[in-house]
Amino acid sequence: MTELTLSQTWNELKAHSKELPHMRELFEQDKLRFDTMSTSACGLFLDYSKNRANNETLSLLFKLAEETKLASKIKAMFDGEVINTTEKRAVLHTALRAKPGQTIVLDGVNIVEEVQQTQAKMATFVTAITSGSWKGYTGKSITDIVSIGIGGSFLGPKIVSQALRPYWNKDLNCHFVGNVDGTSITEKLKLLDAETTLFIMSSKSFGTQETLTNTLSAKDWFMSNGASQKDIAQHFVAVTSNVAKATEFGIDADNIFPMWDWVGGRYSLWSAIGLPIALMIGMDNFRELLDGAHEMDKHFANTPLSENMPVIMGLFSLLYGNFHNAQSHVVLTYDHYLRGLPAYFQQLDMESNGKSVTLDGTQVDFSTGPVIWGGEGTNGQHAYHQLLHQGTALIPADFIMPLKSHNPLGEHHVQLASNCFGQTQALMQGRSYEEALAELEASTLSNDEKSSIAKHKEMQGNKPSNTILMDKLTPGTLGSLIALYEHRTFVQGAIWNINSFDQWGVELGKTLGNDVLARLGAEKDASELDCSSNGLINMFRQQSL
Ligand SMILES: O=P(O)(O)OC[C@H]1O[C@H](O)[C@H](O)[C@@H](O)[C@@H]1O
Repeated sequence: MTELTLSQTWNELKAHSKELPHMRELFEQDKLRFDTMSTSACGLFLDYSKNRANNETLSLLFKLAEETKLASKIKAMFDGEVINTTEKRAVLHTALRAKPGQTIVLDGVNIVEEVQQTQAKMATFVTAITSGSWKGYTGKSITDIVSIGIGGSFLGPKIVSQALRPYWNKDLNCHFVGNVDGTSITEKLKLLDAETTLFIMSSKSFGTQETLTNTLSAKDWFMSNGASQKDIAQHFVAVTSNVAKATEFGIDADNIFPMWDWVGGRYSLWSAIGLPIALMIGMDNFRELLDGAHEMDKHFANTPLSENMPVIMGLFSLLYGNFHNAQSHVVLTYDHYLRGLPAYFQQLDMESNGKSVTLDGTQVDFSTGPVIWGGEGTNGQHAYHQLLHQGTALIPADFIMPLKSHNPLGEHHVQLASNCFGQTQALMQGRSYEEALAELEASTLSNDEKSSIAKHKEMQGNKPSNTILMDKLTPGTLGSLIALYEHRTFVQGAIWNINSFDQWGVELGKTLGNDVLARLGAEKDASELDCSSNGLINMFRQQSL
């Protein structure tokens, strides 16, 4: 058994979780629950009162956090200790949003200065593109940005750009290509004019198959539109920590924006990987995004655990996974601009905490990261919410909503809010059999039918949710929100004592994919593989079923 599951606090939490009354009762017992179980930080308000918790639950959770040395682990991350032990790397995405003048020293170098230099290079580039002074090969200004990248080099820029659409430069459009499926880039290129298109190749490693292949196809398309080799410098830039490889690939040295190995891919939108965002919303707004995240960093680093928003959220997620058998967690954004956020948090959390051994290699004897999924409200209410209300799985939910809309249109926003709050209420209180029966009282059904239907209309309730509100969706509040989830993910990984910053499972997929590629091309025989893999490879080679 691990030290964690042997600990007294862990076992107290286990016993305590079984004894807690229904949330309805908790609300009846404590009329001030909303006041005491809510908090604000960095432009965000968190209502965590609709959780399966009372004071004792909270104190046990905070005790667990203390005993597992969460505070010193947080400090170790901010201080640049090598907490990604399997890759021997520091984890310093927080340095990307540090303020000019701050000092964070890594291997004798103040990395904040390097970050600031790169931001200055980004600012110059953004001005050149948006002012129209940067010209394409026929002398026209750039109108379209195509960002090519995958994983962390794709989702962050795409989802943040999508979320901040009200701040877009009206003269620019952006497009994102991730998948190696040729359809993805082909369909994008159909819309574009080579003379006015800029490609940003984003790859930390500069070795990811999808990104290299898509960039080569983009280059072929560009050349087939009448451009020549020397024109590439005006239309292709790269963001990478592997500058040598990018130069070798043919990207002009001046067009390479650096990043560093102490930035994990899924934490990289704050680096030059965020260049598409900066182009679309302008550098001032991009800095506001960084500032929002920086505020959350300060909150996370300096606030006592019991008032610390990412700590509270991380502990609740752990509570449900480890003591209530919840295997998934749903993120529901009540804002159309935030519709992509669940996918972003999915990558962030599942790639970070989808692990089975502790830092010293011991097999865990508890659940680690849950499946993260979700979508935008109200759409989900007419689909998968049914399972949230009446299914057999316990699925804790986060509801996220700005109080003000960027598009105040008639009654739309008040209806949106009523749905959001109504859902959290329904999940919490449910509907008892007696209530369902009473609702059927006036109907013409027989008593037998009434009692039978009431069973179907009964809802247990006691389904937990957090509600996160912000005044308005701005670059600053979005920065805080994303950093909140980054740190929430960290909190869980730290308590479980796992490495939240490597991704060996993904690496295996890449290695085997390359091996299969060689066999699909018949360079290598496939007969030594398992019969299923061999059979599938042969079918693909023969191009027939
Ligand atoms: O930026 P790149 O080096 O091309 O990597 C792109 C992606 O590759 C892998 O899939 C990793 O698991 C991701 O974390 C990373 O973001």
